[in-house]
Amino acid sequence: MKIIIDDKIPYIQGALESVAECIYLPGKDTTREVVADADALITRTRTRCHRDILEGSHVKFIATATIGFDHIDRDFCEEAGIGWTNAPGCNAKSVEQYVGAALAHLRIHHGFQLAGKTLGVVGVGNVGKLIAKLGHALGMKVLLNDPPRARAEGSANFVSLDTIQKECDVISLHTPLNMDGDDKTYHLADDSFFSQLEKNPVILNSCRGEVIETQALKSAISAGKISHAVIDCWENEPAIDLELLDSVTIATPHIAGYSRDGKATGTAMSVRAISRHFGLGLDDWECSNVEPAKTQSINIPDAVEDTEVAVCDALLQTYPIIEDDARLRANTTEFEKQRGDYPVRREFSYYSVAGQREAVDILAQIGFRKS
Ligand SMILES: NC(=O)c1ccc[n+]([C@@H]2O[C@H](COP(=O)([O-])OP(=O)(O)OC[C@H]3O[C@@H](n4cnc5c(N)ncnc54)[C@H](O)[C@@H]3O)[C@@H](O)[C@H]2O)c1
Ligand SMILES: O=C(O)[C@H](O)[C@H](O)COP(=O)(O)O
Repeated sequence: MKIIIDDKIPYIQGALESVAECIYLPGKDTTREVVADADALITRTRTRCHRDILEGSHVKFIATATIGFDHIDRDFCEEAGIGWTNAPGCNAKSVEQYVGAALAHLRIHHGFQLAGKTLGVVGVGNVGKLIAKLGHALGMKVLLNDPPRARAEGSANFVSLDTIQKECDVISLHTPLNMDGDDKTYHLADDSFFSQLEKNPVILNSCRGEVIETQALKSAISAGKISHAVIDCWENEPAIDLELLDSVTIATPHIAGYSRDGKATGTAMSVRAISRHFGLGLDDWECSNVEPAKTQSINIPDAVEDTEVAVCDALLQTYPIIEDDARLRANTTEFEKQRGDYPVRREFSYYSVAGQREAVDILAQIGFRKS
């Protein structure tokens, strides 16, 4: 059998060679000609798995080593009998670290107090649940908006988008990109959304760029409707809107999920899925070549005056988010290159904390180790 594999998926080389011919290619080069005689694809978001490349091919299964699957035309796959899977939750902790670092940056460099503020989480799945936990740990009041879950589970734990717009000081978006239907999220944040914000909130988008209408966000920023925007996901990546980039507080090149741990999990989930689908005997495959990482120790002095600042300092020690922002602003044409060459980032569980008890307890709630 033949498998086409995106060459930017780390740790996968050697995994499937004993059972298949493996061809490694840049996502954008996965063309109709290339996939014609392939049996399976292992992709990232940069391969549009649509009719134009898949129709008439041998492809029977697609595994994307990502959480998002909006690059896969699911209707066409069903019509053509092509199975597919994503890697649910693989990099959710990485996104939690991203949002934590963004909030910590706003606290330390822009004086944006966190405890007591209201955080709205829109989309409460694998990522959104962790963001809610993070908000609680930081002493925020947390409101959840997730209409599909509210319908399935009852509305008691959820609020309307209207309530989010009225009551939140921070709104973090974690929905899939749904182009249509009852739960459409395409341009969920449009002029009407921004016009109804009452508390000049911080807006974070680390889900999909198209969930926010770019022009509407730019207008909302210039009208002072929002206090800070933190944007990881953009419309029309990699050709992002440079006016928007200039007006946001933190700008990053779609790397919220790019921890080494998240990448390794996505890779392993994809290999196992291909194995299960074709019966290849690799159902328990693990990445064996992830860079070894020693637990890093963070010490918080007992005499620390402001616990919130100490917690935020610790969050930024695990991930100095502004370095990603600076790199993108310095070279906006390298959006994809910066993603491809992304530096090693490890999640909270690689950090142990000791010292001032309250800060240590807060950090332990979000996955730091207590030492
Ligand atoms: N920036 C990154 O690097 C990065 C990394 C990981 C995930 N993501 C993206 O983040 C998003 C969330 O990922 P996840 O793993 O939590 O997905 P998930 O499927 O686990 O959760 C999504 C949640 O959104 C809810 N939802 C659907 N439509 C909604 C609507 N109209 N309004 C409110 N909620 C709605 C769903 O019911 C679900 O609970 C996805 O778009 C994913 O592609 C981005
Ligand atoms: O959906 C996801 O998992 C994330 O958006 C992920 O970071 C996308 O990464 P890519 O496939 O573009 O490398």
